Amino acid sequence: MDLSSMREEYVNNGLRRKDLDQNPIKQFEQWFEQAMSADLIEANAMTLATVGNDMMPSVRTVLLKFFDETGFVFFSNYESVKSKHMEENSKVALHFAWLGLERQVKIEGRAEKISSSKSLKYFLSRPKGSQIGAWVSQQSQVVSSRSVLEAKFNEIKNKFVKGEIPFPSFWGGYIVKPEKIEFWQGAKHRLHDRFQYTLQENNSWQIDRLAP
Ligand SMILES: Cc1cc2nc3c(=O)[nH]c(=O)nc-3n(C[C@H](O)[C@H](O)[C@H](O)COP(=O)(O)O)c2cc1C
Repeated sequence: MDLSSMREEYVNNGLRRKDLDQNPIKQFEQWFEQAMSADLIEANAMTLATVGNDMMPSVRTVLLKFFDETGFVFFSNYESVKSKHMEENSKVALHFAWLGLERQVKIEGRAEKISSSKSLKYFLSRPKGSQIGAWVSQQSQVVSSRSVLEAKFNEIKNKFVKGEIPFPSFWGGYIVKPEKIEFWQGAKHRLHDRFQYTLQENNSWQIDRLAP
């Protein structure tokens, strides 16, 4: 299939240095709120890139559940491929493609597990079906059929028909502590605007405009 004629002209007004917040988390918050107001589908969906000892990059979508000055939090199975990678190499990248707004945000940093008490708090806030789902799925392992998963789901559901689903020790959150955050805004003639925030040793952020 030849896709060479597929192209979008970016029509938004671009991004100027004077409009940026000095704090990238505040800048992210502004853009995140705009992504939600624009009704983008799953604005909190982000691509997580990891590289394990085999040096082969791997990407997948995860959902951002919290963010603040300390970092960006998502939840997963601690025995999955991504988790193995992050144990071997804590350096990761996150990527948001908010294409309806002609924007992307790229974050590089280090991932670490959050405390089990914080993970538990979030686990308890999830619908029961999702709590059971965490138990059922040995994420990233080969499974012989869907019916195996469904049988296990029903087994756990029946076991805990009364009372709470226990918190699985192999499930929880990661926080990505950012070291670089780039905001990309599409502009005319492919002269897009890119601003990269880089964390300095004194914890301030240096802001550089990058060529598109
Ligand atoms: C929209 C969307 C949201 C997802 N959210 C999560 C998530 O928050 N946590 C998670 O572990 N997997 C999530 N997944 C599944 C992952 O993309 C991936 O398939 C799974 O985590 C296994 O990845 P791994 O084998 O690289 O560890 C999501 C997938 C999609 C498409």
